Amino acid sequence: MTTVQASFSATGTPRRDSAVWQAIEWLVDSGSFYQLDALSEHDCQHFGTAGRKVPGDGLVTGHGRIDGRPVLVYAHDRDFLGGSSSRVHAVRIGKLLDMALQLGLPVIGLNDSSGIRIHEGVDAGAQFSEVFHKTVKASGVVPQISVILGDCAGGAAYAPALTDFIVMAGAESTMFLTGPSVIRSATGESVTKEEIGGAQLHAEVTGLAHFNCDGREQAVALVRELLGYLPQNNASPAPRVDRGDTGPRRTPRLEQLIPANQNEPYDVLDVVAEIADNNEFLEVQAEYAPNLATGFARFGGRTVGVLASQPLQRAGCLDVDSSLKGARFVRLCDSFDIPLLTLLDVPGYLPGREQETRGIIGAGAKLLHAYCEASVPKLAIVLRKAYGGAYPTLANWSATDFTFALERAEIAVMGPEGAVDIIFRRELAAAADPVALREKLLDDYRAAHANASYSAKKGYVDGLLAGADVRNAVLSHLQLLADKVSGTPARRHSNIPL
Ligand SMILES: CC(=O)SCCNC(=O)CCNC(=O)[C@H](O)C(C)(C)COP(=O)(O)OP(=O)(O)OC[C@H]1O[C@@H](n2cnc3c(N)ncnc32)[C@H](O)[C@@H]1OP(=O)(O)O
Repeated sequence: MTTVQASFSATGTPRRDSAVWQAIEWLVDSGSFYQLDALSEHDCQHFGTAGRKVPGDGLVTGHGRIDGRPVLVYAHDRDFLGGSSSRVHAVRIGKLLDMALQLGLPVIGLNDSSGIRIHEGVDAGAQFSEVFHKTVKASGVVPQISVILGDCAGGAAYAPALTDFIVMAGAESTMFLTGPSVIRSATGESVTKEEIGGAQLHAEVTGLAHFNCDGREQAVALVRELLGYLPQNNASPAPRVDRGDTGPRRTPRLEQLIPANQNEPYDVLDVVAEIADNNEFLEVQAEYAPNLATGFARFGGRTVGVLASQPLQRAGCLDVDSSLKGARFVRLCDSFDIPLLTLLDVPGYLPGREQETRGIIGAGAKLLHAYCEASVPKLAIVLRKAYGGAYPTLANWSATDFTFALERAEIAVMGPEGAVDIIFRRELAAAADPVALREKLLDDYRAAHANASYSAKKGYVDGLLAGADVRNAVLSHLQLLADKVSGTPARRHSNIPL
């Protein structure tokens, strides 16, 4: 058996300690890696490259195992021509993607590339268009995970951007389309690579990075953890993981974790941890649009995709960024047959000029469309409140298999304050004591509309739950839905409002 083999420096010297091999060793089970096409080399004659060749041309491809499960891997060697992506790299990555589709295997890219190898010009560029095409063909069939271990530029940033997950290695990694020197020659602008593509930027602002880890080793380790939540392909179930907490368990702590006062913030991640197997939750895009938490938990040993309003951020309102984040996450879970659990504590859409002019209608429609179209089992629980259009967007009642609410939750078409100010505008203006009248009207509105029992009586929610019963309700309804079959009339696909 071939174990991890030596890489070669530009002078052809074997280097077992190179960054690329170190990353592969971190990634796969010890001794499980088989290298493919180890002797491939470029055929470029331009700009002195004819004399600069190394076996493998600065790209390692092969297959290995992660927790015993086979995976396909490619990894750039940053030490040869900046890890730049040559035509033969594209041919070999294309070969891996073909294999992934034939064998139903996840593909993991350890990216550390300064982009299309400029010496080769259009030869490398044209071949990479095939990689993009094949990446899209494999999307939704096998999980594709990109780890960014250094600088990833141009074409080397596009391939990861098409995959399911991007894991960045903190200060050691960047992603941008054109590097600082190209920008300087094109526009005269002077920028640093961190300013245009640092990991923190992509984690927090662009949302491109699903995970921002503390260095290369941690980034690679995260892939092993992430893969544990994912199936090998869209026709296989995600692995069942039993770490001694897969059975029913009461969750009375929820009554303390969720304050009765509608305006008091709390961390919904504590709620997710309380109800999930072994209190574990892997948050995805934690720093981007944190007002909606997304991530993976397990219930009864099975992976579940969780979307949860986060009252600690923007009071848990839905906005443009969180709608897009949620839509993408829903479609990812639906691709890989991962059930969805939505935990709502949402005061509505974030109001204001900034959100309206940024296109909150369209962004919300994307989430609404994605959620309604998803055919996996869908559960929703209103933890404390669900107001306005954000409720049918986050967990559309009609498209959800089961909707529950905690007993003291409020469900209303808009918050009582906004509703009373509109309905009773004239009465309030004319009142001798408008403050007292408003308080009374608020109580009346809450009693009439803003409570979960109204929705339960009308059948809009399937039942009211005590906090202590939330985990058990999730477990038993996911079990009931395990063999859910849902049909859609024949069509090429829906027309998601992109
Ligand atoms: C569609 C496309 O992809 S076009 C390409 C777009 N790519 C870019 O704009 C990025 C261009 N490269 C850069 O900006 C910088 O190389 C960075 C920021 C990625 C890295 O900077 P540094 O760490 O300082 O590395 P440096 O610039 O010295 O590059 C290392 C080596 O890789 C080479 N190299 C860098 N980028 C490329 C490239 N795209 N193609 C071929 N060789 C490259 C450099 O010439 C250098 O070679 P050398 O060892 O012979 O000196």
